[in-house]
Amino acid sequence: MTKRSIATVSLSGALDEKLRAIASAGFDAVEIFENDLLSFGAGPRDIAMLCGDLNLEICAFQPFRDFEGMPEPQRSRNFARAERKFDLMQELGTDLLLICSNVSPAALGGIDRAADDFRELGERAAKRSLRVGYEALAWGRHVNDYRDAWEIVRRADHPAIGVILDSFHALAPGFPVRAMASIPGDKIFLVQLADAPKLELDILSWSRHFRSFPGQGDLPVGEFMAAIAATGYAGPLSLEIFNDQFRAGSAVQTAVDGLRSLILLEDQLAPDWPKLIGEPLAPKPKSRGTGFIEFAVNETKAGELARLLAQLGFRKTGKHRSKAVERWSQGKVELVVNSETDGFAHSHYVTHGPGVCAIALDVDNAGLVMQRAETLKARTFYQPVGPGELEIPAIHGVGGSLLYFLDQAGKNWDTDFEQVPSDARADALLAVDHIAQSMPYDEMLSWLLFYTGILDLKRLPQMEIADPRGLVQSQAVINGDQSLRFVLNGSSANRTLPARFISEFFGSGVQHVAFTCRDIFAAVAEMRKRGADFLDIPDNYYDDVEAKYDLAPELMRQLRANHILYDREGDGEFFQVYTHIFDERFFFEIVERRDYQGFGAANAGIRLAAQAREVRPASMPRV
Ligand SMILES: O=C(O)c1ccc(O)c(O)c1
Ligand SMILES: [Mg+2]
Repeated sequence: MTKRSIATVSLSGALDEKLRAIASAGFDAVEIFENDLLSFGAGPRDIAMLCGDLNLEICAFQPFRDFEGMPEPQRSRNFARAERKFDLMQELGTDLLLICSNVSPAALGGIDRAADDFRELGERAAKRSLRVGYEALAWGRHVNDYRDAWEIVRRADHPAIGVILDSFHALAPGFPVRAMASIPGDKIFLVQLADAPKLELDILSWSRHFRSFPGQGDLPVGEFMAAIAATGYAGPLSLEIFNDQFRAGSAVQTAVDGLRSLILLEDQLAPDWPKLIGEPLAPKPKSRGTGFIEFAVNETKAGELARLLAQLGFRKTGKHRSKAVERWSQGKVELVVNSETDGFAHSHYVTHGPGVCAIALDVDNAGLVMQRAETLKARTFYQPVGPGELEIPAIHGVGGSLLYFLDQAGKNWDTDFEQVPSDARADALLAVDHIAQSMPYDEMLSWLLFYTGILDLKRLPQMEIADPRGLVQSQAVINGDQSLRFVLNGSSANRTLPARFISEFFGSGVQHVAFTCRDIFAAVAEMRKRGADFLDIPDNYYDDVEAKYDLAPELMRQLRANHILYDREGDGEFFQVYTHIFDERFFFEIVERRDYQGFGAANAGIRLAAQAREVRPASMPRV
C-alpha cells in the first residue's frame, strides 16, 4: 500500500515532538527537514532510533540546496558537502536525498551541465546504495518547472537519480500536469503534496507561508494526483506544508489534520488508484439541517434564557422525565436547555460558561457518519445513558462541544421528554438559518477540513470583516440544499469581539444562532410585544442604506425603528436583526431571505461595532 508521509517542517515543536505527533496521527513515514535536525539536541542515530521505536520510516532527508550547475571551486565543494550529507543519511537510515533546484546567482544554466552534475552525484550515491531526487522550486534560478527538472534527470540517465514532484511547485505557477504522464513512475522518487489558497503574492512568500493541506486551499491537487496515478508511481505521498499557523499550532492536531486530508484525497482518487486505499471511507452522509441545539446553563441562567426564548416566541414544549432539561420549540427549531449538575453539559457549562454545548444534525444515516468520522480520526463521544434512554452517536466538535447525529432512529430523541401543554399559535420563526462559531484564527483551517471532510458541506469564499479592534476572517460552509450552514469566525487580532469571546469569555464555541422567518417585521413586532429588545444600530448606517438603495420611505422607517439591517445581492434582499448579547457569551439573529444566499457580510462590521459598544471595554479585566 502507498505510504503516507509528512515533512517535519509542517509541524510546530522540537523534532522529537514532531515525530511523536506524526506517529500518533498514524503516518507511516516522514521527511526529515535539515533545520529540524540541526537545531535538535540529539544526533542522527538517536533520531533513527526514535523513528524505529515509533515505527516511522524516514523516506527522505531534505533539502540540499544550490547543487547543480555551479562553477569551480563551488562545484567541488558541493560534491564534498554532498558526501557529508550522505554520511548523515546513513546514520539516519534514509536512502533518499532531496535536492531542490539552484537559486544561487552564481549558478550557471544549461540542461546538460546540470545533467552531468547529477550523473556524477548518482555514481557517488550508488556506491552507498543511496538515491537523489531533484525537485524544481517554482523560483529556481534556471530550473523552475518540473518538466525541466525531469529533462535533466532523463539526461543524467542514472538509476540513482530521479525526479521529485511537488504539487505546489507545479500547480501554483499554473503548469499543466498532463506532461507528468510521460515520466515513468519508477523515475519519480517522491511525491510531495500541498494545497494553497489563491493569493496575489510573489510565489516564494506564497509557498513559504500559505501552503495548506490538500482540501484546505484552492489548487487542483486532485488533478495533480490523477496525473501522478497515471505514471504508475508507487512511492510515498508526503505532505510538505510551510504554513505560519501550522508552525504555531498544536503539532498533534496538525498531524491529525494532515492524515485526514490525505485520506480524503485518496478517497477522491478511488477507484482510479485502488492501491492507495487503506480503510475504505464511508460515503458522505446527506445532512438535513439541525435536529436540535443544546444549551448548557445553570439554574439561574436557565431562568434568564427561558425569559429570552419566550420573548422570541419559543414555547416550552417538553420537560425531561428525570433531568433538569427543558425543550423549547418554534417552527422547526428545537432547543434543549440543560441545567443538570453533572454529565457532559454541566462540564461544558463549568469550563465555558452558558452556551451551546451540542448541536444535533439530521442525517440520512448516523451509523455511516460515525464510521466516516472515525476513519477520519474525529474523536467520538460516549456518555453513559440511563435505562430506556436513547444513546445518540456523537463526535467532538469546535471548542469541546459535541455534534450529535440523528437519523430515523434518532428522530426519537425526545422520548425522554414529557410534553408540556402550551398555547397553539402561528410561529414566526421557521428554522435554524445558520450557526456561527468563533475560534482562534489558527484553528480555522482545521475546522474547515473537519466540516467539509466529515459532512457534505462545501465552503464559500472567505470574507474579511472589520471589527473596531481588528480584522475578523469569516468562512461559511453549507450543504447542498442549504438546510445546514455553519459560519466559522476567527481573528488573530486579540481585541476583536470573536477573539475576546475566546480569550475572556471561556473559549471557542457558538457565538450566535440565526433563525429564519417569513416576515421579519411581523416577527419583530410580535417579539417586541413580548418584551424583546434588539441590538441598537446607529442612524449613520440607515442614512447610508437610504443613499445606496432607493428603498420606499415606509420601509426605511421600519428598518430604522426596528434596528433591522438590510443587504442586497443582485435582485436578492436580506433582512437581519440581533438580540443583545446573552451573558457576554452568545446572541440570536433573526433573518429574512428573499432570494439571497449570503450572510450580510456588508453589515457584519456594523453589528460588531454595535456589540463592542455593549460589552465591557476591551481593556477591563474580568472580575
Ligand atoms: O521553500 C523551500 O526552500 C523548499 C525546500 C524544499 C522543498 O521541497 C520545497 O518544496 C520548498
Ligand atoms: Mg517540496
